[in-house]
Amino acid sequence: MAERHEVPETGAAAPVVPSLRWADPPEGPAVVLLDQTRLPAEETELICADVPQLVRAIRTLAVRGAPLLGIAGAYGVALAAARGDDVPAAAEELAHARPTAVNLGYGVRRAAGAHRAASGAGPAAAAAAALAEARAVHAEDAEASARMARHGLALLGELRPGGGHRILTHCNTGALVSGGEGTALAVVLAAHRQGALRRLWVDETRPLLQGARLTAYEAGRAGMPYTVLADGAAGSLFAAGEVDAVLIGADRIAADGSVANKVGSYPLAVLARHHGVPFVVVAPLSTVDPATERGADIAVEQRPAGEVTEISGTLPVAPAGAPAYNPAFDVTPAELVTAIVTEAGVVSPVNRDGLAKLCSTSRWSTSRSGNGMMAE
Ligand SMILES: CSC[C@@H](O)[C@@H](O)C(=O)COP(=O)(O)O
Repeated sequence: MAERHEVPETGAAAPVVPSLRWADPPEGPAVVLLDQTRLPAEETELICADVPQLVRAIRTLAVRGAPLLGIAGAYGVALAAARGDDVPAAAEELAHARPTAVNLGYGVRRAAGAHRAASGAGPAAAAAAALAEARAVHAEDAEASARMARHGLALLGELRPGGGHRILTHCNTGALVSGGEGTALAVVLAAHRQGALRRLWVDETRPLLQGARLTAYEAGRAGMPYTVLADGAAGSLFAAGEVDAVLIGADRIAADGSVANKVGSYPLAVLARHHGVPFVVVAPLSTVDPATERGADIAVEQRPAGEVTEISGTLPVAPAGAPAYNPAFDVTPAELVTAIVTEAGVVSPVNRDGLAKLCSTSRWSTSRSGNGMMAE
């Protein structure tokens, strides 16, 4: 079941259809997603009425991006509870739908924990508790997003006091992946609103084109001056002195400050270091995973070859049957990251204590555990 909306030209940053919403009966219970595989051509709602449908949506990237995966995971648990399904089994299935973004397990664990804690009061009360927790995860992400935008804007001001920022970004980190305005793109949007953004360089982000399809869509709707480039063109852009800062999001930040993000982020960090350009990661504390000690320990999702050998699953760009290497993410070592912007402040990733301290002082720190998957 899907409802289709033409994409209007409104100049607003966020899509008309929210990236995710909860539907009560009679429409639901359901988790209703903006199907990101159909953007930018159309805003289509994808109605997930059970957990297997939601897991499929997560695996096919109809819903994607670390913070939104956490929110989706939490509502998925609420959905299982509202349907009277086996909640621990559903939670396991959701938490393992994709391996790299730690937020997914974080959101699942929060809602499952609330459900478990209220189970003595009966199934209806436990289901209500899971839904309330999912709503809290959603609202906290919106708040974190606003805080990251403020901290990130202040950092940009320090890096280049006169404004006029030319920022390169990779993948998609805006309202499409968040309860609020996103992570890195929320900072860019704040700079744009202040008149301080000279240009947003948008890496197309092969193979699934989250930059060209989604970031360009959000940037255009917000009226930002933006330009899409092929990922391989970034080097000549740095060489021409056209980049003042790189801003990206993250899927998991290990205790040693290494950052897993969309494949292609690490080469940008190397380029940025070579050209003396700040490389800044913007991510909520729910993306920091103190239980993963080193970057090398981060599980990097490997995706089907067809995503590389075909465009949009239809247009072949390699000989039939060509083998392909298709990791969804890469890991940037801490020493290449200038700063990590979180909702609690800005920290240098090589400062392990600083990162750990930010996590422990977070109001979320007590509900964190393990590698973000099911804990208890
Ligand atoms: C705020 S989103 C940060 C990351 O989740 C984002 O950059 C990214 O890599 C998303 O990957 P995706 O495979 O599209 O889910």
